[in-house]
Amino acid sequence: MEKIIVRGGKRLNGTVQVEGAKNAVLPVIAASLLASEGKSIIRDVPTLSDVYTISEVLRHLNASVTFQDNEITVDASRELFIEAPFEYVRKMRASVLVMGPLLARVGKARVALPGGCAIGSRPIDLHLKGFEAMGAKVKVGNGFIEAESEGRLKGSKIYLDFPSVGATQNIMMAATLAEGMTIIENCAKEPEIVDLANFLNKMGAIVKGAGTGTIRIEGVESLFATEHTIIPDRIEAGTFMIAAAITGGDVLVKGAVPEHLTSLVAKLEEMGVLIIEEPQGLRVIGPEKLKAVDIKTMPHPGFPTDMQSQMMALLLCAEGTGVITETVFENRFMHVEEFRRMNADIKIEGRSVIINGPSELQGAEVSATDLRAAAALIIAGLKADGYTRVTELKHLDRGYLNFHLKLAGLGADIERVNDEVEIVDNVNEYVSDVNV
Ligand SMILES: CC(=O)N[C@H]1[C@@H](OP(=O)(O)OP(=O)(O)OC[C@H]2O[C@@H](n3ccc(=O)[nH]c3=O)[C@H](O)[C@@H]2O)O[C@H](CO)[C@@H](O)[C@@H]1O
Ligand SMILES: C=C(OP(=O)(O)O)C(=O)O
Repeated sequence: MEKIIVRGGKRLNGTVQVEGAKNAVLPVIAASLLASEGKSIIRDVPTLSDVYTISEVLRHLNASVTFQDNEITVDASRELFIEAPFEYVRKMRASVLVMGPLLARVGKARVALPGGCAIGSRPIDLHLKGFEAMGAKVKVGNGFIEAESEGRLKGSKIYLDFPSVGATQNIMMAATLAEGMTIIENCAKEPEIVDLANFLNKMGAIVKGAGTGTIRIEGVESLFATEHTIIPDRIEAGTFMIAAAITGGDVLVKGAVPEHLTSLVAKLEEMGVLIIEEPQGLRVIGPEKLKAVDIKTMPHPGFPTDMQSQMMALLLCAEGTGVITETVFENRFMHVEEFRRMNADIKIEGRSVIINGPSELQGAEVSATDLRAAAALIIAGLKADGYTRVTELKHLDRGYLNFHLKLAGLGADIERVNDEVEIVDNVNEYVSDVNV
């Protein structure tokens, strides 16, 4: 079994470069299906397992996809197939993002129902309501969602009950080729929405208002391939900022965009972390003592749910009581039990977690319950006494490229091994550690 082993106690120091954003590149790759001519070239693509999965989905839909040196080329000019099977959707929920482009271009899409996951039930009713408002007939049965439109979709006014990122993206993509104007109200405002809108506009779409609560899309007859560079990953940047802070380190996070990180920067500053804007990114200097704060996750520009578990790791090491309230996903606290294994003083009360810090964190065997929990456990391990072993790295690999190598580059005592290698290579260390 693969695991990351980290020994706590090292201060991080140096420079780390963030990759292109996973949550921006997935919808952009899906959107490249909308181009009926040419080859789209997408740059700064992180080589993550999710990117391979979405590329496989596109190939399955008859697009040709090549991936080399952080650059993806998509040729979707052939006739497209319409089905995204369960094997892909199961691996990665963002596979449902091909639905909007398929419906717009082919008038039909068949996508396996995603089902629940470790962070919540995650329905896609808002995506489907949007498609229906544009005239599509939607049927759910036998584990699939089928959507079909007679002729072109019709522009419509759509109000989202919640500013869902995925629903905003899917509806936005569907609307680019619809007849007339679509207005999405109470839409998501995340930077990844703006990146997708920029890509669509370069393809010949007319999308206005991305980044605000109302997006207007004027449908056009067809779209063409284009070139695009993905925005830096604000969640990866934020993760390294917290890693620097927890160790009392001094790290320049290259590629961190301050405007994408305002809520995190505000909370870190409240905790006593020094953050300096530099031309290349954000420099983060951790204090001797961190102060506890309260956090409530919210849609952008609120505090991102994707930073919640990493922030929890930091609060474990802060003085005082901090409360984290999760309002975006109903079940994103699976990592709490794992933190307890590391001696955290932490309890769940409804949708909140109460953290009495600072905990004397101890190294332990822990299991990553989702992508961000994986990073959070490793971050806690940077501060814990002794060795922390984190398993279920498939979650980490969905969203972080070379995470342990980047941390090692900053001075962390960390390695990635599989069981056999660990026993053969580190037999003395391993045995002595087990006996502690
Ligand atoms: C690939 C990607 O970009 N993933 C991000 C995206 O996920 P994703 O797009 O799935 O997240 P959403 O914004 O859609 O979901 C937010 C909330 O809305 C609910 N909901 C959503 C759609 C719907 O039709 N009905 C409904 O009830 C969800 O169950 C959840 O409770 O935004 C989330 C919220 O910032 C992030 O945590 C994910 O990292
Ligand atoms: C929850 C996340 O991703 P996804 O929506 O792909 O599961 C995430 O990036 O933290």
